[in-house]
Amino acid sequence: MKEQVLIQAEKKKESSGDVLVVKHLYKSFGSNKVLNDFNLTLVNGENLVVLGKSGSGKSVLIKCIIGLLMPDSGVIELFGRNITDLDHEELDKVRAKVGFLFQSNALYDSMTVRQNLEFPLRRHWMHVTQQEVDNLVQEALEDVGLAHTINMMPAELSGGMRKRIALARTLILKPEIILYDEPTTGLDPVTGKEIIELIMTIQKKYRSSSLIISHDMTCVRLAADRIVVLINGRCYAEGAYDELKRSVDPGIKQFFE
Ligand SMILES: Nc1ncnc2c1ncn2[C@@H]1O[C@H](COP(=O)(O)OP(=O)(O)OP(=O)(O)O)[C@@H](O)[C@H]1O
Repeated sequence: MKEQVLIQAEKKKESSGDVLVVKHLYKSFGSNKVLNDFNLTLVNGENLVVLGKSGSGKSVLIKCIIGLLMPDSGVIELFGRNITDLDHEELDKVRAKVGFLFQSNALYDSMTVRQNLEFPLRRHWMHVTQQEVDNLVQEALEDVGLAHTINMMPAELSGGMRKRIALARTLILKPEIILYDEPTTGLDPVTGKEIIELIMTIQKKYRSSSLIISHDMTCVRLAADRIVVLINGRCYAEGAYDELKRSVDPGIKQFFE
């Protein structure tokens, strides 16, 4: 009974509260203090952008969240659970609810689009049938408007198409949080805008939460419900696009000029 109440409380937390909380995060490389008491909260259903100049530590932050880098200290809570307290199995379960879109897309060049999309399904959902795999691949490709590319190789696709396929591969596991590493980098402005619009459409369909790291101000303006400005390893300021745009603080103004 007590367990059931706890499970219900956990579910309520997941559906209404903070899905990701980063507290007092520190990460240095030698004398280079990249994250220096960084804090952030991602609320369920929101699109949060971390805005920072090149080299400010945005990728380091995202790598700490997905476990590719170990922070020196601090807390990272996903769905109310401190990830450093979890054993392997529990961590895998929590991580399965978090999707990551790599800046480089990280598609397998020797695999077709279908095989690229099947890969995470086979790895994480071992009991899924071939029919279910086919349906999920089809749905994910339709979500990104590229169902006709199913048998193509990544090299046959444009940069924007590869980004869409990478997004489809992220979506296929129905993540509750999606982390985007510079989703418009390397794309022309029109294609970049299309990718942002697609991200917004998908977020509405799946009611997921997004953490987007970027320094592309068009991306920030279109995507952000809220912005966290990362300067000197800390959350220097936070607010909506229009609020921050009005700021007279030189540290913030530099992004909007
Ligand atoms: N594995 C590493 N070893 C040593 N230093 C690192 C490592 N990863 C990142 N850094 C350093 O951390 C700092 C922040 O790098 P990071 O890649 O997070 O910047 P960024 O804000 O994502 O930049 P960009 O927008 O150019 O991608 C840089 O000074 C970088 O040299």
